[in-house]
Amino acid sequence: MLIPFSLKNCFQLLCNRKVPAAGFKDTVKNGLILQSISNDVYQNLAVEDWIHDHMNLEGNPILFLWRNSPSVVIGRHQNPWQECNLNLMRKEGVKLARRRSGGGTVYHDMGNINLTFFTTKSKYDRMENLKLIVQALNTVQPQLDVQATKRFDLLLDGQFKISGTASKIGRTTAYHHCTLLCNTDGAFLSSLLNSPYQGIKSNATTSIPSLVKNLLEKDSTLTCEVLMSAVAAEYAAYHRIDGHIHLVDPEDETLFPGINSKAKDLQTWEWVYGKTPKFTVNTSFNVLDGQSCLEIKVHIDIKNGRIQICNIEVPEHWLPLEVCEKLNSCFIDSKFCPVETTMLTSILLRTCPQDHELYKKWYILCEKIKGIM
Ligand SMILES: Nc1ncnc2c1ncn2[C@@H]1O[C@H](COP(=O)(O)OC(=O)CCCC[C@@H]2CCSS2)[C@@H](O)[C@H]1O
Repeated sequence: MLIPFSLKNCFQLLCNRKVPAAGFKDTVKNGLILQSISNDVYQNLAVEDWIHDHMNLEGNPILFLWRNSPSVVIGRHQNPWQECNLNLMRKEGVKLARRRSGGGTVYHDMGNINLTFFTTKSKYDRMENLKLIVQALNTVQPQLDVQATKRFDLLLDGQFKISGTASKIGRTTAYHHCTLLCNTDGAFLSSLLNSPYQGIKSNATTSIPSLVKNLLEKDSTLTCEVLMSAVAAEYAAYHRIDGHIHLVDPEDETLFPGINSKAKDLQTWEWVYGKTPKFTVNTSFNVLDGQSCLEIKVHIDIKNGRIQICNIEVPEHWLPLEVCEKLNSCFIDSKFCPVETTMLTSILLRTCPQDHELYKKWYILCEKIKGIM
């Protein structure tokens, strides 16, 4: 259901401004600049969903500014195992989010600004939005050499990516969202976006890696706050609207009815991992057998994030065939996820006779399998 912008609309109240009569529409401009007070990636993506689903943007474009605590954000049709180092993320407490828009994987932290340009479908224009950002950057620092590319990246000095773009086009409304690297941890970004997982085959969208740079490295006055104000001022001037930045709380159900359930949906395993296009893993690893090394081959088919076929091939002299088959079949329909694997294998171990040697081998095997998840 679209909530008419002109009626009992929370944003209009926030704006503290009367809605112009229909005849004024072309001369008196509407539009809003919002900034999230939350740094939670799921809550902020839920604001995007909410505005996209509920607001009538005809004559009322919205710019939404937001920043997140450390998070990796994958595109709608991507495979997180192919795109990032999930083990490192778990260890470092970096969130993984799947957004509704397509495209590649990016890293967010408090040194990265996200900008979402909401319009009607007919007013959707990514190049116009990027030009607006470039204009804002040149206003605060005229010496900056920033250019938009054909794939809607922003490049600094012709080679360093400072912004990546993605978008979602709905039936009537659309949004273009992009990043802006101000002061992000570049070394952490590179290690997180470097997948250690081998032998994955899928049709998922793959990211296009670039050399990245922070604007703050170029000019130490270009803080996130300065950049957000500059873009907001440029946006206000361009749309001839009030340049006030309205702070919004993505948990506020009076402002965004139903938003908390949207944020919850975005956090579910079924959305984040389960929406991964089907893929296969063909890999192998070595285990020690006395003084020698044994190669263990693994073939796994995964659909909706769940294991459909699992073939762990272990030399029979190391692990009896029936034990191996038990292991293979226990994984069927389970999540391709280390937590689930730990749970399943510990249940299975309890069904085994007390055999210390077997336990040890089984444990090694399970640890190795978890390593590919
Ligand atoms: N934060 C950030 N900004 C710019 N470039 C980045 C960033 N993080 C990583 N990268 C680089 O971009 C490539 C991926 O480029 P690729 O072109 O494949 O993907 C994108 O750009 C997607 C942008 C999505 C923007 C959304 C806006 C709000 S929610 S996320 C990656 O391998 C890095 O080299």
